[in-house]
Amino acid sequence: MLSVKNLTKTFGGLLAVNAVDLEVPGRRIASVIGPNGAGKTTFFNMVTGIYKPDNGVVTLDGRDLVGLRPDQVTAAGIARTFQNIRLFGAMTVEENLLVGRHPRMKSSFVDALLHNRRFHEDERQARARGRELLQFVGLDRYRNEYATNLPYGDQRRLEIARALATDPKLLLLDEPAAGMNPRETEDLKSLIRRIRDELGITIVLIEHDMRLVMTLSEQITVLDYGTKIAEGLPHQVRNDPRVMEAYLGRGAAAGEYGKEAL
Ligand SMILES: Nc1ncnc2c1ncn2[C@@H]1O[C@H](COP(=O)(O)OP(=O)(O)OP(=O)(O)O)[C@@H](O)[C@H]1O
Repeated sequence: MLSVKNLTKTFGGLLAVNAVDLEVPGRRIASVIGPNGAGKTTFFNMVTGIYKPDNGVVTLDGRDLVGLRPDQVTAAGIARTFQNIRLFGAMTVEENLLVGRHPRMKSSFVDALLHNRRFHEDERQARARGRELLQFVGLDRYRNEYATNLPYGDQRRLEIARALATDPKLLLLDEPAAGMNPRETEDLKSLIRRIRDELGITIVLIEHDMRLVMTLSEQITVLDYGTKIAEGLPHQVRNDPRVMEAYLGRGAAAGEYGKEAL
């Protein structure tokens, strides 16, 4: 489904992502991991049209995505969440979902101004889909609450629901468990599985929580200094000497990513 070849990005003299290949078949849960600064977010930013790659090819179901704007990438079927929560805090939970739905709405600006039948039908459908998604992620009871008033873990779920409102084929999650307590992380894990199992959406996540990565992923790609150093099933990656060195060879990282965690 997602095919990335030779993807490369430099910032000044720094090779942030260096000729990375990645193939993710449909309905798979894949992870991209690596120490801080390894190039993971830059990689996502190129796949989603935020950065233009210096080199390389990105296709989704055979369609070339390089050069498309982020909104065009969304329309092509890729949704994402960000490392830092990017909700509209002063909007309600439902309104945040409607914003997510916007790329799939058919009515034009003029339809909206005129409040004509097409606009009302579009809005009705968007609200109905939003309700379904809020139920799916377990936030329906907060529908009319301001997003900013939700507990942290629920704000993260709302971001995921908003991404799902764009009807993606592929969902990219950038550190979805960051800042979550163990209970919230467990809930997140089952939500991600349900998104794949029940909605049929392919998932690629960037994550530092190794327990989550190792128990959830069916494919793991490891980046270090912008280069892919390993790829495979969790047990293969965990036992790869290059991966251990990338994590454990750096004093400060050893505590956070100790061998037990890997
Ligand atoms: N816009 C930018 N301009 C210059 N350098 C950048 C830019 N974005 C990222 N970098 C650099 O590119 C490298 C890769 O950064 P990136 O954020 O992709 O890493 P990461 O693996 O996502 O790290 P983390 O796990 O800390 O989020 C880093 O050295 C970073 O400083």
